[in-house]
Amino acid sequence: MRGIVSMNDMEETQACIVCKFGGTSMADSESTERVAEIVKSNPLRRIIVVSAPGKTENSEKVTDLLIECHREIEACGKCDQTFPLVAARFLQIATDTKDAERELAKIKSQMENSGQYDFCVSRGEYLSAYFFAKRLGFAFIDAAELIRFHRYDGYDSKESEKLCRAKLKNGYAVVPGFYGADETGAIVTFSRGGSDITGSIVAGAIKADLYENWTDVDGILNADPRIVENARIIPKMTYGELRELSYLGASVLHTDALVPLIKNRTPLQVRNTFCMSKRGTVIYPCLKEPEKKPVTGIVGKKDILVLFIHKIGMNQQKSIVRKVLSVLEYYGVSFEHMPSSIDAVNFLIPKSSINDAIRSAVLSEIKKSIRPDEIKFIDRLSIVSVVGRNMYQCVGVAEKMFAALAREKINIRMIIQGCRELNIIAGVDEDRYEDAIRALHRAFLEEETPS
Ligand SMILES: Nc1ncnc2c1ncn2[C@@H]1O[C@H](COP(=O)(O)OP(=O)(O)O)[C@@H](O)[C@H]1O
Ligand SMILES: N[C@@H](CC(=O)OP(=O)(O)O)C(=O)O
Repeated sequence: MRGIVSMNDMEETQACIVCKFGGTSMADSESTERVAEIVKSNPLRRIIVVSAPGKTENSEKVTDLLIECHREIEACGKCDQTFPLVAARFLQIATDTKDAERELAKIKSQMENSGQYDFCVSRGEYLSAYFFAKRLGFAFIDAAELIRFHRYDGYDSKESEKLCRAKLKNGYAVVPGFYGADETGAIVTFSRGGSDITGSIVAGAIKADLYENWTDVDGILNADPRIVENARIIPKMTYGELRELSYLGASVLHTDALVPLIKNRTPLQVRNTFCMSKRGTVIYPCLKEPEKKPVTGIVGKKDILVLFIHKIGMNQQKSIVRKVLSVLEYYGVSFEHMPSSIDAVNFLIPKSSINDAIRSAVLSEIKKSIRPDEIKFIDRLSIVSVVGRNMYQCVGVAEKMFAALAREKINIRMIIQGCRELNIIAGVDEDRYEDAIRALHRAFLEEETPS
């Protein structure tokens, strides 16, 4: 029986749980021991995906150290300065020092011989899984044998799922997150935070009954705790909601990790490695419930750049938007939202994805291409959003949102409603961003009873 979340039910049905433990959980020998206890406390936890050790008080994330190693190798062919810092992290974690020294020396020389960026930065996950498999007495299965990329086409879901099913159907295994290999055997990594993606690919492929994503917070909070003091854990939500929340800043889980889970209808539970008694947040493909709260969480993003284009009669000239999009595509600029009116269109672009040179190239190419009446970049905008699966059937959400912002004298510079009616987004001045998040949290979520 699939799709159940009660632990007791799952034990009776002999279901399989795929667990992913992030860098915060794998950071040192003490937390790794805690992770081992979690795994062993439930025999259904069969497939364990791990990240490289994360940041500690005295050290950077191992992945960042490995990036530095690669820089050193490029400069002088060796990584004698930085690799000892990596080795020290793993020597503290590994249970068999002699074996660890051998393995670390081997990896260092492979890194120096290969010099390939993805190979070097992925070795944190490789070593983390290798040592953790030994600690648990589970098999170590290299992600290069499971996750397939194509040199030019990127990730290959069909082939990866086939490999995962063939190699992980039975037994107990630890798998490194974050990377796979292409058809030539060369290592390819996902983007940063990508171990979440490995975990969800594996869970989806083997039709796991549950994907547990273990981290250092009690679950997904209904607002950023750095802005809202009394942000609370959301006990359950749908994938649609999580996608909106994580895309706009609740960055507990990599956004790309959701696709394989949605496709395979695998439930996900976000839990705290350091507080096992908490049930965290459970995310379901869909939820049927009597209670219809319109808003689940408040999120937002700073540093949004708006490309504003105005041209009288734009709505009647069919090729205008296509021409603008081809300029953006040519310069590799991706946008997140595109609100439009009869004579104007805005493209909301994350500031980090565009530099000054590209900004001016984009402006001059669009001017040449469509001869707008006005075109400019607007800086210092941020977006805030209310997200909720039930808002499409509740009256008054927009009114409450705008009233809450008006009460704080926050000027709304733009309004966007997502097509699936899962969210309403308002553009506000960057210096009012935190005030806006707090105002919306107060209006929609503060009367909630604690979970
Ligand atoms: N809405 C939110 N709810 C919970 N955590 C959040 C939220 N937004 C951001 N975070 C941050 O996400 C972090 C967990 O993700 P990450 O650092 O990738 O962990 P890991 O190393 O376990 O993969 C938390 O420590 C927390 O600071
Ligand atoms: N270690 C990689 C991949 C990863 O997923 O890490 P974490 O689970 O600690 O976010 C990174 O730092 O990006």
